[in-house]
Amino acid sequence: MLNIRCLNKIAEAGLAQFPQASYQFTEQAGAEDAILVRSADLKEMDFGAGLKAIARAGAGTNNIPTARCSEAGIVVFNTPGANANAVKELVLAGLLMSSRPVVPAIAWIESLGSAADLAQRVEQEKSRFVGTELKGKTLGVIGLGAIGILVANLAVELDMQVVGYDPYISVDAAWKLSRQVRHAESLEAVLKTADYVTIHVPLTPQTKNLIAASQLKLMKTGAVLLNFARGGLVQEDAVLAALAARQIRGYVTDFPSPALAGKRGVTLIPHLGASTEEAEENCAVMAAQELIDYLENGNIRNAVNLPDVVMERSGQARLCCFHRNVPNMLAHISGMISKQGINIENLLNRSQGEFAYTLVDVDTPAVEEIAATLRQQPEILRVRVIV
Ligand SMILES: NC(=O)C1=CN([C@@H]2O[C@H](COP(=O)(O)OP(=O)(O)OC[C@H]3O[C@@H](n4cnc5c(N)ncnc54)[C@H](O)[C@@H]3O)[C@@H](O)[C@H]2O)C=CC1
Ligand SMILES: O=C(O)C(=O)COP(=O)(O)O
Repeated sequence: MLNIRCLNKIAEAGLAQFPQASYQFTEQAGAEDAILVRSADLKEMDFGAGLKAIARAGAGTNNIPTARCSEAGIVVFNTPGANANAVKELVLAGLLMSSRPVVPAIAWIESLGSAADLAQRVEQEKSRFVGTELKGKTLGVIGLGAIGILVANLAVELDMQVVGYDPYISVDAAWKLSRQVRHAESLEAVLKTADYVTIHVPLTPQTKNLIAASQLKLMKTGAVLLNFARGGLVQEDAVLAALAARQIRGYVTDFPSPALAGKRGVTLIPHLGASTEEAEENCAVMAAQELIDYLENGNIRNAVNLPDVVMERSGQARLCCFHRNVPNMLAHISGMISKQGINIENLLNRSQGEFAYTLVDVDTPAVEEIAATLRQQPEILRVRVIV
């Protein structure tokens, strides 16, 4: 039996992927083979020696200590794109809420209750809630990954001018982007031209406080900043100062904090970007399938600390080695196997940065001794045998 521990509520469709004959769910810390998680913070968590993988049912992995996981030979997965449409639709709501004051207008109507002169007051006072149109305004999109692309393309459909910035855009992503999205050479260029700026980059040490006082100063007077990516990307004190000085008109964010609560111009949403039935199901199913293929076949799809390594099963046993990306590892692993007179049926090795992963299919199930010897090697972080 393999033990799966869920650290957040995971959609039923995802849990149903695990065959009951070979998997069980546990709440016991330290007993898990794999963890399924959404936004729970694992950074300070101790992991049991049996933990082989963590799957984040979602995009952002800043709640997971990925570097520490790699050192312990734990593969960290996420589910790229699986909730992107849900976030795109909430960004649209954010754009509409910041161009048309529907939220205060609804609050005003509710405050009137069922007053007899309701219809009359509506017509008398609605001019307090006049807005502007999105059509013709410029949207700046920072980060053109799964979400940024959908947002940029949608804004084109809304007849907005769209300017996008992503120095690391993938070829795949570039193909999906509407040709009407203008390409900005720098963050500064986006900030200077946009009426609305929306951020869709991961939170990393490099992107922390991406938008701080000096960036806010470049924004057009009266512009709106939308942050559906992570709170730490925007320096809150600076944004509050820019709002107070009327440099910017609004800050719409999916990441509330005590400092932002109740401040003029701030619209707080309780981290609902991925909270649709469809996105929760997509993420849960994808995360579960990634874990199952890793646990049962050693295959890796959508890990953040290793590249994709997928090989059809052959032979009688598979050795799965998570190791450092240093010279001679492949020769060491294959040498150890051939020294035992064992034939290698198939072998696949890929690396990403400091780490690498090697799958070896052999023609005998008797490989535990080899695995034990490989585990002695300090550059090898985990060896699994799958028969
Ligand atoms: N509010 C919510 O519920 C959700 C929030 N998110 C957040 O949104 C982020 C983005 O999600 P996806 O689009 O799915 O990820 P993604 O990985 O598909 O796209 C991220 C893009 O940001 C780009 N990028 C990285 N550093 C950059 C920089 N300094 N300047 C400009 N571009 C940069 C990358 O090249 C990549 O194209 C996630 O990391 C997560 O933090 C994601 C899903 C739901
Ligand atoms: O996928 C992401 O990065 C998100 O922020 C979604 O978070 P959640 O799964 O709703 O807790």
